Amino acid sequence: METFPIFRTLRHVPEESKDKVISDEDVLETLLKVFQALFLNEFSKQSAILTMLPEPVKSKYQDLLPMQHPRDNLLETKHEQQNIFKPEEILYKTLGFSITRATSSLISAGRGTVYQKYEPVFFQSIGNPFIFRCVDGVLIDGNDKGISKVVYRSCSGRDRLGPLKMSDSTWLTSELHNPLAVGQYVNNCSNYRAANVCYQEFDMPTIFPIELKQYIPNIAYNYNEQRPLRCVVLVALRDINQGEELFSNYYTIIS
Ligand SMILES: C[S@@+](CC[C@H](N)C(=O)[O-])C[C@H]1O[C@@H](n2cnc3c(N)ncnc32)[C@H](O)[C@@H]1O
Repeated sequence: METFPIFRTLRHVPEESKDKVISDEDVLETLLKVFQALFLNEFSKQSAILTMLPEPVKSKYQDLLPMQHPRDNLLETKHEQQNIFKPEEILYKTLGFSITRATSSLISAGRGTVYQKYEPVFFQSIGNPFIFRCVDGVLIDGNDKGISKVVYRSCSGRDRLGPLKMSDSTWLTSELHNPLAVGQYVNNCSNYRAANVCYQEFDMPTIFPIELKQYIPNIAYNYNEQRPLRCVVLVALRDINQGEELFSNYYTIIS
């Protein structure tokens, strides 16, 4: 078993504005592609919810899937007979890669409860190595256990719009609906295992499609939070081969 190196490896970024490997537009486009594919994959489950949404949202999917009009029972049955893929298969079909949490060769897109820097996080933070500190002081608690899990579940239940979820809480279980929600399990690089991914902060735009919010694995701690929801994605720094373990750099200095 390897241990943390004596000297911490540091990632140095010259300026905050340059701390992005890919553009926010590319992050958004990628997330939309995956979330939409996940949504369509379970469309028969989603259609009941869709009927309650405003007409522009409904018509978007009637155009895409004319065979699956919610009022057409026969065709709905036909859809149910179609193969439904596993979320990780959808990821592979959409982006050409898949990712799984597995036992590390050492041991273990950012997800969790988002705290603004003035919000109380003391008890949740005790002995919690999953807290990610953003450049502006916003904290993201990606711990799937204990008080962190209770807080996330509670905020997630609070923000539902009737049957429509505004966030994904399946990352707290073994049945992930969003296969990208594994970022917090990535281990720190060392002098022997270089980082192959890096963290990139991303603010979810408020105009994000309402029916796809159910795949966002983050939630604001404060119900009245007006700011866009902060997320963190991991971006590959080079081509990553099949079976390779991911390593990020926990310590980034921006000056
Ligand atoms: C954010 S968690 C990472 C996820 C963790 N591996 C897991 O699956 O629970 C951070 C913890 O992972 C472990 N860790 C991360 N990088 C490590 C490394 N290079 N060597 C040993 N342990 C590491 C440490 O216990 C650290 O407190």
